[in-house]
Amino acid sequence: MSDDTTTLAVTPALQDVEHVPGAAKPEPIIVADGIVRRFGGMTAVDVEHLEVQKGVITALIGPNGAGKTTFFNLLTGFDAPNAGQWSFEGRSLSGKSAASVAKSGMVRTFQLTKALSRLTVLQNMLLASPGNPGERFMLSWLPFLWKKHEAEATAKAMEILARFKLDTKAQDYAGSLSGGQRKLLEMARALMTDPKIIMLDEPMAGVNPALVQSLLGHVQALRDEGMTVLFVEHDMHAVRHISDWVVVMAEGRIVAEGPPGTVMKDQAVVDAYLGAHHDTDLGDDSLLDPEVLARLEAEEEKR
Ligand SMILES: Nc1ncnc2c1ncn2[C@@H]1O[C@H](COP(=O)(O)OP(=O)(O)OP(=O)(O)O)[C@@H](O)[C@H]1O
Repeated sequence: MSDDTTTLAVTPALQDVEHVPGAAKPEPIIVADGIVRRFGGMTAVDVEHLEVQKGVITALIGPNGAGKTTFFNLLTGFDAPNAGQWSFEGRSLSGKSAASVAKSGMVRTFQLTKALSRLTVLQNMLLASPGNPGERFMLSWLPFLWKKHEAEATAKAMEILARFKLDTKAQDYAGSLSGGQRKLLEMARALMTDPKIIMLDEPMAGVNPALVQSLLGHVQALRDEGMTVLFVEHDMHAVRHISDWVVVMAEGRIVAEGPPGTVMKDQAVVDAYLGAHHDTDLGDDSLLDPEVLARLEAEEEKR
């Protein structure tokens, strides 16, 4: 992958968007206004305005404690704000439960994967399937309906698992997967609901470098199929290489927005990171150099 294409090219949909916090986008899928979340006297999130463009990969970055996960929790109904409104595809999601947010097509993964380790990989997938008997009580009383549903859901689960090269592990306990494979399973589970937007909370955290490239490829493939991706990530290599747009949070606010090549040189971003993140590498892409990756992959295979 050439550095020029990843750092300088701006995806056409975002070509004319201003590089300022709260910038208007041509086709926003999420629009958030005045979102405030306080914990006691501390304001964790204070987002004046944010638009997330449909069909692109947006990274949400910022130092530890900037409010990224809290903001994800608010947007997806896992937490409630003290103030603010937001909409998804033009429909208000304010006050909606996490389940109804997911039903509307907005699905998220978590920093710590939620895979149930004593269930098999396939069972984990089936649990994420909309309309599983846990969700639809009647199904569990009508065996023929449940059988039909199960067969369809299993076929779908196996197709998604194959995409992530996890199909051969379908009958293994999720607890036996490596950290990286669990992240893939988490993404696979999210796809069981046919989402319109997938929100990934630190998808690369704890992932072996050899699997990072594969994960990045999967995220890009989802975008290329028309899905919108919003992800929180500390791994700046990943952010630079796959994001079409980067939003920077610090102390609950959005302090910068723009394409990765521009935003990571922005003084507000550098300052935000230097405040809390002296050791953050904002630029070295050597990890994703094809030769380095090939070597890492070979080492991984030997293990
Ligand atoms: N349930 C809670 N109760 C009290 N304080 C909280 C709670 N959740 C988050 N916070 C605080 O809100 C602030 C924002 O936290 P949050 O986890 O959203 O940041 P973050 O940007 O996701 O950080 P990281 O990158 O480390 O995951 C932090 O100061 C955190 O301690």
